Formats: sequence, structure tokens, C-alpha cells
Amino acid sequence: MSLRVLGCSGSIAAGCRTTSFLVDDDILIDAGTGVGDLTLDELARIDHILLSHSHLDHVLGLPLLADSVMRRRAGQPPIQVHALPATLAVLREHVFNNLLWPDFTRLPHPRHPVLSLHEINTGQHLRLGRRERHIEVLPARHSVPAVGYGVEGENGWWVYTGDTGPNPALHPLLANRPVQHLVIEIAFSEAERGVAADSLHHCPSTLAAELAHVPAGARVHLTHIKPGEMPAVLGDLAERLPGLALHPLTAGDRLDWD
Ligand SMILES: Nc1ncnc2c1ncn2[C@@H]1O[C@@H]2COP(=O)(O)O[C@H]2[C@H]1O
Repeated sequence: MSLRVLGCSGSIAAGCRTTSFLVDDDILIDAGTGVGDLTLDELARIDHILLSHSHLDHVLGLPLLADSVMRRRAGQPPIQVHALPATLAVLREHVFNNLLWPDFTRLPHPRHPVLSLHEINTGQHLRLGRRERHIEVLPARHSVPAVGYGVEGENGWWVYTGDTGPNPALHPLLANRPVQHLVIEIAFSEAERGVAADSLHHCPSTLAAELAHVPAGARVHLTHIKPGEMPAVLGDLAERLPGLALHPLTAGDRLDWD
């Protein structure tokens, strides 16, 4: 199984794309600005989009993607957008409201729209995509309702925490499965631990505590670091976790696992 990192930054700047991961070629996990680096053909192959939460840096690409692929996908089923009920409510009310953006859940035709919205809930197991990937909806603790996702390969899981602060509900779920790749968020350096606590993100001290619950053998990837904060975050982490191999993701990375 292969996964492309389209975006993994906590916000934008030149060279920084916000969160989006492409599983195989037809399942998108989050729809941040990284989506804009896909070709039109690649965009049109996406059949499912899983959103972790409603924040702009994770959904910004969705309304634009819908407009871009509408012609190419004529005659195909709608792209299924899967998210918590609260996330879908935000999309309906604040994005696809014919004010901020046209309602692509009814366009180009109400009976043949380019997008359809589907409720999911924490703990749910899905089978999605041409390869019927097994995907689990994982708990997350953020400033708005949020989830993470796990995708099962033949010999192990890719787990994405979503945006989250300390999240004890995830610990037993990590312990109970072979995790090959853990993509864990960290947004701020230790100097901004107050903002991290207020906005329910990790900073180095909370991440270090969280990593104590990661199963041995999992390769740990860092995501969602705010632009310009990489040196401070990595420096703080090296002090707290000397010798531990942590891999900051970069847009364009490819993770392969079985
Ligand atoms: N209390 C706060 N103080 C400063 N910045 C904040 C605060 N709450 C949220 N933010 C910022 O707003 C951003 C919204 O998206 P994120 O949760 O990724 O990251 C958040 C922070 O960067």
C-alpha cells in the first residue's frame, strides 16, 4: 500500500502545504492546500475524501477540488466526503452555502452532484476505495470535534492522529494493533505550550509523554508543525527524547507499507 504526503504543514508559506494524504490513488485523507499539487487527472480519480475536522487548513482544498473535477467526473458517482456529523454541518452551513462557495452537493445537477456527504463516527470501520481499504475512525481531542484515521495494510497499520492534544483514548488502540507508521501531530515549540494547550495541539513536552504509548517498531512521523517552527520543535524534542528517531514529514514524501 502506498501513501503520498501532499501537505503536512500547520499553515501556509512558500513550500508549506497544509494537511492532505493520498492513499492509493482514490482515497484522500484531509483536503488541505496540498491537494492543489495534484494534476487534474489525479484529482478526478479521487472517489473518497475523509476529513479529520472542519478547520480550514484541513478542508480548504475540498470546494476547489469539486469545481475542478466536475466536468471530468460527469457520469460518475459523486465523490463521497466522509466526516463527523458536526464537521458536515459546518461544511453545509459555512462552505457549501451558495455564499462562500456554490453548493456542490447539488451541482452540477441535484440528482447527479459532484459531492455527497456521509456521516461517520469514532470507532467506525469503513471499507473504501477500489481496493476496499479497511479504515478505522480514531478518537482525537481538538478544539472542534475531530477524529484521526487508521488504514490497515497486510502486515500493519498507518495511523494518523489528526489534530489533537493529549489523547489517552488513542493509547489502547495503538497498543492493540501492529502499527508500522504513526503520523502524529505537533504544532508548536515549547515556548508556545500555552497556545498548544488552549488550541489542543501538541508541543514537545506533551508529545514526549504521548510517545511513551507508541508501540515499539512503529516509525514515528511528525506532521502539522507551524511554518518556521521546525528548528525550535526539533531542538526541543532532541533535548527531551535524546536518541529517539523522529521523522518530520515533507510534502512529496511517499510511505509504503504492507
Ligand atoms: N488561543 C490561541 N492563541 C493563538 N493562536 C491560536 C489560538 N487558538 C488557535 N490558534 C491558532 O489558530 C489555528 C487554527 O488552526 P490550528 O488548530 O491548526 O492551529 C491554530 C493556532 O495556530
